[in-house]
Amino acid sequence: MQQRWMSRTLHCFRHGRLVQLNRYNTSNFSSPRRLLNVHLRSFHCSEPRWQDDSAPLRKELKDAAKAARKAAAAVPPESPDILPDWELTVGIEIHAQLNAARKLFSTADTYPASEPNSHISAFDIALPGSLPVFQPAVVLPALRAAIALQCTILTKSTFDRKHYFYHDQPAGYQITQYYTPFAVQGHVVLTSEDGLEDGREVVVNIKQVQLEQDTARSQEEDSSTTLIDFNRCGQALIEIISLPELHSPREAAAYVRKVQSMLYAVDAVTTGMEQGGLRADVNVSVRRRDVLDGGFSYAGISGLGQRTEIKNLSTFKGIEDAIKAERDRQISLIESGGVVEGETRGWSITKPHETRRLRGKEGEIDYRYMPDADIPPLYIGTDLIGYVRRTLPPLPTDLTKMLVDDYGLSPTDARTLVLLDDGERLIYFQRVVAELASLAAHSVPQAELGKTAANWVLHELGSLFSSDERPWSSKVVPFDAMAEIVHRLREKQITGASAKLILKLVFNGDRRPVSQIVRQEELAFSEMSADEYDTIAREIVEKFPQHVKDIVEKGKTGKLQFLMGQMMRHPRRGDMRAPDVEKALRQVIFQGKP
Ligand SMILES: Nc1ncnc2c1ncn2[C@@H]1O[C@H](COP(=O)(O)OP(=O)(O)OP(=O)(O)O)[C@@H](O)[C@H]1O
Ligand SMILES: [Mg+2]
Ligand SMILES: [Mg+2]
Repeated sequence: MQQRWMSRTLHCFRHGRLVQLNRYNTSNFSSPRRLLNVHLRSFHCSEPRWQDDSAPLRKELKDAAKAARKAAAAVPPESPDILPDWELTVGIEIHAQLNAARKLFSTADTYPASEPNSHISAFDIALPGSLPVFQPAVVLPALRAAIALQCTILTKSTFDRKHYFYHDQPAGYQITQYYTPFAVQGHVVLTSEDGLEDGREVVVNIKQVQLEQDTARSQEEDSSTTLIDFNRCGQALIEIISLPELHSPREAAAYVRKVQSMLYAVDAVTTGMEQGGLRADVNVSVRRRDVLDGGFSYAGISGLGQRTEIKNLSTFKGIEDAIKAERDRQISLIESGGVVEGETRGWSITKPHETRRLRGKEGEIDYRYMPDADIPPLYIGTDLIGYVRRTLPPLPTDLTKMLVDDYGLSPTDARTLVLLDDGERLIYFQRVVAELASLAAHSVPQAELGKTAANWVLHELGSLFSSDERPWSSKVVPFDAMAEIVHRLREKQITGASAKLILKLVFNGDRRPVSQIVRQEELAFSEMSADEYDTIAREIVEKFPQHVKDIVEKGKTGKLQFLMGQMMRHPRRGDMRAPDVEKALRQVIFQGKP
């Protein structure tokens, strides 16, 4: 038989040294364990190069996003969400990394490690003789997820081997639940909370939720080399399989976003799409609206068109764009007399308007599913199910309602607060409100404090983080400092402008207590008289005669903003209110005339 050599060499890191797995002959793959016969050879490499790569990679991602935005801007108008003549159908498989300290079948640590290949046990890399040891710690987050998704929990589930040969899967098979998953028949309801028009509801049924192993992380080094980090290999995932019931790209993305926020809320996961903890495969088919049967069916839903699957999407926008691109590709193919082929396709942020073929039906692998003889069934007691159900943390929908009803927030602000920063912003907000209540001399309705605090936490502080492109951290402006700023503003001890100034100082690392900042920067508010405003306004007007001329003679009223800015730099800025500054300047400039 002619020998076929894999074109790539495999490398992995050990203790800061680059270790190369020799080229191997793919004909050896008939026995998965033969993969382990490869010879390990080490190279000198003073620094783990994976770590070195992190900075350029970030830059590359930024550049890629920039290029994608540019490309997107150059394309003709967006394809609409719903098409009049064609029905789109989407079914989604979501893979989420569970919040568990150990892997699914080994005691290896799952804590994110900066050093590749530092968190692996013999079983994770399929060393001969190693056996799976089920880690019960994965059950709790998995149950919380499935119960939040309204699933029926099966008290007995089993594990199967799904065979395929790829360098991210050292055993040659993935352990997953195929024949009997631990949870079935759930659902998620999308509403206006998820961006649907008011009154519209979409129910997305979930066929099953199954436990399975994650694969290793690989990174292309060059055309012949792939780097592999096995830290992720064997970590516990759940796969959430939806029925093919979504018909809009926007709603498909909203569904994944909602599932992610639910998983976060019940502590089933620690990272979402942003950090690679959640990935989605989207299955797409189309059918002419006047054709009732597209010839395909899935889990009792018939009449569907031929599906293609786009693997590994990791942003919500990516999901929406990839579905649209694939739908439009299938439609033009059918309209030009072609036939959609069952394929696995890929999508990239750099080309958001097209999907590309990875492999066709003929290239589809026969997974040769079989029960894993080394793993006994998983039995989950009804007492445990009941306990998890009773102690489940509130879901985003419940939190939004609480923020609207108890804290006086608008539904939009409430939703934003719930979704931001894995719930950290919400906890911070609640601390600010509690501190504000304790600072108040008399009892103030929580809704009143909540509204003001939300404005400062979401908008004022939020915009400082976003203009600095810094990720959220509750430590940058300690919650008690934030509460004191808002409290002094509410008590009219400082002006809005001073409050913003203090916030900015603290945000930029000023660690003086707020009271000290107020004192030392002379920001304590003592109401200025009209005469005092007038005197300072005259000083400013005299200093900038050209600006005044432009305003009076050329009607350039924009220059008034400049003069206001100048006036508010005066040492008595802490005593000025912006509307009074404008009034005083206008009076001096126009001498009482409008
Ligand atoms: N005709 C179709 N159009 C759109 N989606 C479909 C269609 N048929 C099936 N699907 C969706 O495809 C997904 C199939 O997932 P499932 O895990 O059962 O199989 P798979 O994709 O073959 O397996 P794997 O996990 O190996 O990718 C489901 O989310 C289902 O709703
Ligand atoms: Mg699947
Ligand atoms: Mg699939």
